[in-house]
Amino acid sequence: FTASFVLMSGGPGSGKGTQCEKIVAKYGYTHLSSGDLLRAEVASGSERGKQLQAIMQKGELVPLDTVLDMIKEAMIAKADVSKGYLIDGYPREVKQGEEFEKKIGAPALLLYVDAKAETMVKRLMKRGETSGRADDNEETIKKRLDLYYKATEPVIAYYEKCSIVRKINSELPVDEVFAIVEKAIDELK
Ligand SMILES: Nc1ncnc2c1ncn2[C@H]1C[C@H](O)[C@@H](COP(=O)(O)OP(=O)(O)O)O1
Ligand SMILES: [Mg+2]
Repeated sequence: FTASFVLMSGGPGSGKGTQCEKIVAKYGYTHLSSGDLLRAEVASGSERGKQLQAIMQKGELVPLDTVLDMIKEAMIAKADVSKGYLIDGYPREVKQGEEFEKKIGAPALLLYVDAKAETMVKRLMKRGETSGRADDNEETIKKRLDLYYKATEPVIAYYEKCSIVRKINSELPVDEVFAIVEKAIDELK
């Protein structure tokens, strides 16, 4: 791959998807949301999709190779038009980060979309009213948050060692959050 990779990291409901949409609109990056790829597989009704659904409904993490293969397939499909890749919701644990480096490459930037647990729960409960997502309910939200603090926060520490982490205060209104995001991406050029 010749275009650079930007990782979007942050808790469920922190605002990753919202910021990704704005990045795509301004910078023409290809947005790869591991969650969206997985949900598309579930919607296809395939055997693999059925297994994935059971795991996701419980708020657990899907096996590492499955997600990475899906991301890589999607990246290859866009390789000739992409100005950059925005990888949203992956890696979810340090081991996934190591696999990513091995199979795909080293990311140029990690945007750490940071909001308080309280804020994330509030946003997810609200999103649940209309999202139709099986995991936007109170019980699953709690599990996803626990898993986030336990498994995903160490990923950020792991990338801090190579100084590519930019922490973004996502308590602010969407456009103010995006202004910080823009600065970080513009510095890549
Ligand atoms: N900065 C912000 N201020 C207020 N609401 C926000 C926000 N960023 C996102 N939201 C809303 C939009 C969604 O309904 C919900 C979750 O956002 P999202 O982008 O879907 O999060 P994620 O993809 O990280 O799970 O919160
Ligand atoms: Mg999302």
